[in-house]
Amino acid sequence: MPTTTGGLAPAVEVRGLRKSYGGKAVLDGLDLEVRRGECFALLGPNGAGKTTTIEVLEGVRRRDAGEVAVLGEDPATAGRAWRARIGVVSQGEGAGQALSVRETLDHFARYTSTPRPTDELLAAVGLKEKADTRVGRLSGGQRRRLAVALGVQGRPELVFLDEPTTGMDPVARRQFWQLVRDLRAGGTTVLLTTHYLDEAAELADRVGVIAGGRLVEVAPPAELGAALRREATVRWRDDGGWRAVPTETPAAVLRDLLAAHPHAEVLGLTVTRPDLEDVYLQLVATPGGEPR
Ligand SMILES: Nc1ncnc2c1ncn2[C@@H]1O[C@H](COP(=O)(O)OP(=O)(O)OP(=O)(O)O)[C@@H](O)[C@H]1O
Repeated sequence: MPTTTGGLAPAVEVRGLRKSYGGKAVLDGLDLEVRRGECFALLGPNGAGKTTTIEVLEGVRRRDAGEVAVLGEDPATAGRAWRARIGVVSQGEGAGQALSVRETLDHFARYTSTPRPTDELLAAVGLKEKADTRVGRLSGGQRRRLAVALGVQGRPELVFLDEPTTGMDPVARRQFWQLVRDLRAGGTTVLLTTHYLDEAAELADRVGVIAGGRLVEVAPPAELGAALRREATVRWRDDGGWRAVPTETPAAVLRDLLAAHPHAEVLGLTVTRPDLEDVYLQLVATPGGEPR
């Protein structure tokens, strides 16, 4: 596949990816590019095909059609050397139940040429106090933390994080965010899926929204849905009711409004613009108003 930039090829290049289950198309010509060193967040409703996409990129799911290059190789045919360059944190639980957290990390370290030290990993994911606890006794959120530790143990160039913070408490989520920032600062490319828009806004350089089997928009979080964000709404109380005026020129609306009330306070006056969640909901909505 041709590289699009003069320097390093993108970490991930996908063109026209198709995948159906039982004759039903889940991915219907998806294009995606993840640049080296960026954190890219994939958003989309339940069943949109985020996990399917990630699994194709990891080389654990076959695609029906399309061109895919991950770190310059086709994951469907890439070998062990390629696999050692990627890190995977999937939605499943993975690790066995009988070993302790430390034993689990030490065990998997043997399969890695230059593993991050176990104590460093335990600290990074906030599991120091649980180091000697059996995996079977961990809470759901603690298991997610262990999965994250295992995913980054081999110092991958590219890490896939499929809904990494599902089930984590707010403190653990923030710890995890710091871990992702540290990975990125160290040059690791991160591709994550999430249903938390604050997480995408916090971590991602760019966000992509999957809906209807394709990527419907890609942009930095603050610019997602730029056209949708242009329209502001001016609201105020009037004769006991609420008035709401959608407008692309709120200052002009305010000037007229204040001119009409030169001496009185305008009650309940606000000017709002759609936030990331409003924009996301519009991007994934079908004409009928249901998520597609
Ligand atoms: N092995 C499979 N066999 C049949 N259908 C499948 C299989 N795996 C996934 N699907 C279907 O494909 C669609 C996309 O699933 P996928 O897990 O990729 O979505 P997702 O965007 O990750 O969803 P979520 O946000 O709920 O995790 C869903 O409708 C799912 O039921």
